[in-house]
Amino acid sequence: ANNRIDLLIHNIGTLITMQGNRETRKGSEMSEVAAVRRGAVAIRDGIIAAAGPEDEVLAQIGGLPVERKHDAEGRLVTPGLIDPHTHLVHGGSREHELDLKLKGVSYLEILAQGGGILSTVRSTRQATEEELYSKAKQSLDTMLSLGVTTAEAKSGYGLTLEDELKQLRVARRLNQEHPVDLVSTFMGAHMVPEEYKGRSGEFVRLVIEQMLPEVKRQGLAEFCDVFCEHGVFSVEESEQILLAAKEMGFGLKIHADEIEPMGGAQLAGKLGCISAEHLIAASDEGLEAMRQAGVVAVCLPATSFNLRLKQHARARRMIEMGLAVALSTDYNPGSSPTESLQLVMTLGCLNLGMTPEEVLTAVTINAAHAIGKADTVGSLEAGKQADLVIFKADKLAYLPYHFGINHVHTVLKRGNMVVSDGTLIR
Ligand SMILES: O=C(O)CC1=NCN=C1
Ligand SMILES: [Zn+2]
Repeated sequence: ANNRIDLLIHNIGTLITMQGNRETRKGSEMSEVAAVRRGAVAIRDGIIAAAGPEDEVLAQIGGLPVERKHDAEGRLVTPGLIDPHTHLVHGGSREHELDLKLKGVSYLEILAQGGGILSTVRSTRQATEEELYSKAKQSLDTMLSLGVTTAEAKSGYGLTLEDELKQLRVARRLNQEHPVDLVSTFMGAHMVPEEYKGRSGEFVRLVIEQMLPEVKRQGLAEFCDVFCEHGVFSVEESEQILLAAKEMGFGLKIHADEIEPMGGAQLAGKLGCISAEHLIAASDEGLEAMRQAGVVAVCLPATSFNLRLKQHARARRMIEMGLAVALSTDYNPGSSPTESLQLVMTLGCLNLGMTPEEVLTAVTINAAHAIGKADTVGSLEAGKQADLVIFKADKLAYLPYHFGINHVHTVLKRGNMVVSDGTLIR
């Protein structure tokens, strides 16, 4: 009913609303975070009724009765953080690869030896749906305690129809049962499995003719993603798969130019992908093709940090060119075993050269656009979900500056307090 306010968050020292254009924040727009001193947020039925300067919010809600008030004690409040690229559902872990890495064995060499993704495929195939669920739930709890209220989760460790469906069912169940909203991406084209070694054409046909139609029929994923990389799927194979997915109504994503400049970024522009991921080796013409098509550039600085790469994604160049940049953990057991989007914010500043404002834009409104959810989350404004974080800080710059700890004080998800004073409320 419109005749009351359920919750009023007041005495917010700095309220970052991220209000403004409904489109992605491109280029210099990424610095416009619409910060407000002494702010307030009025919430009704899990939806924001008003957000902005406290006196304006109070004027907007007028004499409506306020059920509960929460004093933010002068702290910093931002939209709930959004992690637009994770391989959340998987079995096993790959700490044994740390020794190889320290001996100088590269990511692609480990993969070529049947390790890497393929070892996670073995663990995921062996794991029961229940085991996958409880492992992924733990990670989702960690993400929520770190301020993440919406995330994307890819399949891609099953590589058989049944095991891919198993992963996607786990993500769907988590989306239903866990406070964090999850968006699913089918990524059957993550790697050619051992049983199809040397027969990638046949595996591509399996993905197109068997997996995609069944995932669509069961409504188990909104997006389709492909690992376009040297020794994985070629640009031609990636195009074949993504075109088929597009015809079936999937949104498109592509792991592009992570290690070798394959032209994945150009393909992302050509196909009109909603986002392209990694982009460390992407060329200027690839980035320009993306810019023209409005493809969100998702940079993964924890991955290039963990792979000890000399190059990181050229986020400064992307912003200068006028692209919309998002950031993500790329959480997965091999190339980026971390759930910490706050650490990614620090690496966005220190390794990608982004400012704190650009980084916050990249993990809120631009991340929301990268998963097609910018109409419901990613900023604090009337009509959007009341997903917000109260941080133990009073300035935005403090978050990426002071790294390696969790700055979260309180998290609201759809107006419900799910983290209070740094503790997850079960
Ligand atoms: O290594 C993994 O398990 C995940 C990954 N896919 C593409 N790059 C990294
Ligand atoms: Zn990835």
